Amino acid sequence: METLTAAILPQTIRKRPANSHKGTYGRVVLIGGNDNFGGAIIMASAAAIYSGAGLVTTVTAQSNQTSLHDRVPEAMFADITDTNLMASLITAADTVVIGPGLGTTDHSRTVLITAFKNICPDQRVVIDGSAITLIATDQVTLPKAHLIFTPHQMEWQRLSGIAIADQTPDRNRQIVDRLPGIVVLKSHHTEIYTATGSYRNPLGTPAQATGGMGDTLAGMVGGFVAQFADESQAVLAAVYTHSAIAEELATTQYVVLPHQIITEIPRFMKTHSEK
Ligand SMILES: NC(=O)C1=CN([C@@H]2O[C@H](COP(=O)(O)OP(=O)(O)OC[C@H]3O[C@@H](n4cnc5c(N)ncnc54)[C@H](O)[C@@H]3O)[C@@H](O)[C@H]2O)[C@@H](O)CC1
Ligand SMILES: Nc1ncnc2c1ncn2[C@@H]1O[C@H](COP(=O)(O)OP(=O)(O)O)[C@@H](O)[C@H]1O
Ligand SMILES: [Mg+2]
Repeated sequence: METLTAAILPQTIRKRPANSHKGTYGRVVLIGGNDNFGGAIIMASAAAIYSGAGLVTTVTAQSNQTSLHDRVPEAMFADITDTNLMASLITAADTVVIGPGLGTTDHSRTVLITAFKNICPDQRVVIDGSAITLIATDQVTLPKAHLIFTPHQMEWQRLSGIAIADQTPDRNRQIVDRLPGIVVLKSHHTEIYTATGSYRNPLGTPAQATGGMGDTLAGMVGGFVAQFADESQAVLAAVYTHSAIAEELATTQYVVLPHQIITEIPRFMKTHSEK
C-alpha cells in the first residue's frame, strides 16, 4: 500500500486557464438531506463549491432550501420530491454526489433508484452515507458510470460483508475488485482503493471526529472530480486536502468543525496548486 504525500496536490490542482468559465469547472448535482439531515447535504454542497466546482445544484427536502441559501447562495436548489426535475438535472450534470443525509426510508430508496436510472456512463458519481447503506441492504442496482464509494468502516461492513475488525487491505481488495468503482474507506487511517493501486492517507486527527466530517469530504471529492481530469488523482488529492486542512487547524484547536475545513479549502488549494 502506497502512502500519499503532498506531491499529489500540485499534480492534480492545475493552474486555471484564463480562457475558462463556470462550465469549464463542472456541473455538480448533490442529492440528499431529508427533513432531519439537511446539514449533511448543505455541508457537502458547500464543500463542492469551495473546492471550485463551476455550477452546483442541491436536490434536497424543501425544508432545507432557506438554510442552504443562507449558507451557500452559490448553490441552486431543487425539491427532492420533483422526480422529473431531478432526472433532467442529473442528465445535464458532469458529476453527481448522492447520499449525505438522504436517509433510509422508502422515499430515500425511491430517490436513489430514480437517480441511478438517470445516470449516464461518462458521469462521475460519488456514493456516500445513506446511499451506501441502502445499496448494501436493499440490493439497489448500480448504474454504469465512474463510481466512487466513500464508506466509513461501518458502511463498508454493510457493503462488503467484512466485519470492521477484519477489514485488512487484502480482504478489502478482494471486495473492491468485484465493485465497479473506487473505494475511499474512511477511518482514522483512511485507505483509497482504485483499479490499479491502494493508498493510505497518512494525515488526519481525532479533532476531526465530528458529525458532518464525511459529508464534507463527499462534497470535496465531488468538486475535485468535477474539475480535474484524472479521476483517481482527484479523489486522492481531495482526501489529502481534507485531512491536511484539519491537521493545520488542529495545531491550535481541540476540535475541527466541518465548516471550518470548508472555509479553508480555497486558500489551501491556492497554496498547493501547480506553480
Ligand atoms: N448534520 C447532519 O445532517 C448529519 C447527517 N449525517 C447523515 O446521517 C446518515 C447516517 O450516517 P451515520 O454515519 O451517522 O450513521 P451509520 O449508522 O451509517 O453509522 C454510524 C455508526 O457507525 C459506527 N462506526 C464504526 N466505525 C466508524 C467509523 N470509522 N466512522 C464512522 N462511524 C463508525 C459509529 O459508531 C455509529 O454507531 C448519513 O446519511 C449521513 O450523511 C451524519 O453525517 C451526521 C451529521
Ligand atoms: N480519529 C480520526 N482521525 C482521522 N480522521 C478521522 C477521525 N475520525 C473521523 N475522521 C474522518 O472524518 C470523516 C468521518 O466521516 P463519516 O463518518 O462519514 O462522517 P459523517 O457521515 O458524520 O459526515 C472521515 O473522513 C474520517 O476519515
Ligand atoms: Mg458519512
